[in-house]
Amino acid sequence: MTTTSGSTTRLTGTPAVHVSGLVKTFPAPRGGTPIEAVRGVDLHIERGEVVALLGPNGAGKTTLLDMVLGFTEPDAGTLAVLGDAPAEAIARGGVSSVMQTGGLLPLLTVGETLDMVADLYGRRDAVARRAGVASLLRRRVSKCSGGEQQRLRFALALLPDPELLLLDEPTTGLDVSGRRAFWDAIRADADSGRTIVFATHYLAEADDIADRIVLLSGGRIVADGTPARIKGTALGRVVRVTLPADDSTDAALRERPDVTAWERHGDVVEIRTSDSDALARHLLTHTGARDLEVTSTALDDAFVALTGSDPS
Ligand SMILES: Nc1ncnc2c1ncn2[C@@H]1O[C@H](COP(=O)(O)OP(=O)(O)OP(=O)(O)O)[C@@H](O)[C@H]1O
Repeated sequence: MTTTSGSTTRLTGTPAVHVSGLVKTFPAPRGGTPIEAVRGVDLHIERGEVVALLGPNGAGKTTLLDMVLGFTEPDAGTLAVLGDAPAEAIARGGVSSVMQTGGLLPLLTVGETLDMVADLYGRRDAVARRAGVASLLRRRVSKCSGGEQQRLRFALALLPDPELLLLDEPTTGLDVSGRRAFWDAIRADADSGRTIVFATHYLAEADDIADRIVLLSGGRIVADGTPARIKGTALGRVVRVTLPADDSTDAALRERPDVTAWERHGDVVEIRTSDSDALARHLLTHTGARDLEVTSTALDDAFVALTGSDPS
């Protein structure tokens, strides 16, 4: 679905999204405990960032996006989108969204669907190319695959040339090739400088597409950083070196405060550390270590460590 109106005005200097102390609680079904969907979220997204809101089911991703889009009113906290209240940013054509389902008329062709909205903006062909639907213009929407329909929703969202594009789990239900084609189009668009914020519970998508991952769990942000940093924050990195056994060197390494786990296999040592830079420097300058390798923990492991949920 696209939320548009008017022509796009670019305001520079203000962040794409600025959220402080945001809270949203839903009344309990049948009088039970109220559901605290979003519990005091602070989030600052600069223009041009590609941000994944990653989290397990019920983490609060959709509720947060709905508040940014003005669909849901927060109970507490402040929220500015492109420097304005959400409704004003949307009314200026500054914000568009791509939802999982709905918003398409099955009997129209892809071209007719775009024409309905494109008359307002006159950008149909450029947008169709950018979203990867230029070769589908004569195909009926009902004959398009799930992935093609999602790229059409993306094309509709691009028509007003929004500064900020929000996507709520846009590839749910798509097969691997549909997902890949969709994200190729999004990534190419992001490279043109648009701010993109998407919710997902697919770790691989967050890792591949986003410059920054905001990890949500139980309505709170539990980690925020580059994919590499999230992996490092959660479980540290693993430093592997060739280092012939020596009791006093081994003991000194084990006692370092940044070392959280240690395994020796012959001359090769694997050390898990919260500060791989410092440990690597020490190994190379104060011991006879060689063939040093630093590896990140898999994002799956970080996800489990930080949210307590298995990635789906
Ligand atoms: N309109 C509503 N009324 C009552 N509870 C709601 C409503 N919308 C969301 N919730 C609850 O708020 C919590 C957060 O839901 P939300 O949909 O924001 O999570 P999510 O991270 O997007 O999850 P998912 O990945 O399953 O879509 C959940 O416990 C959900 O059941």
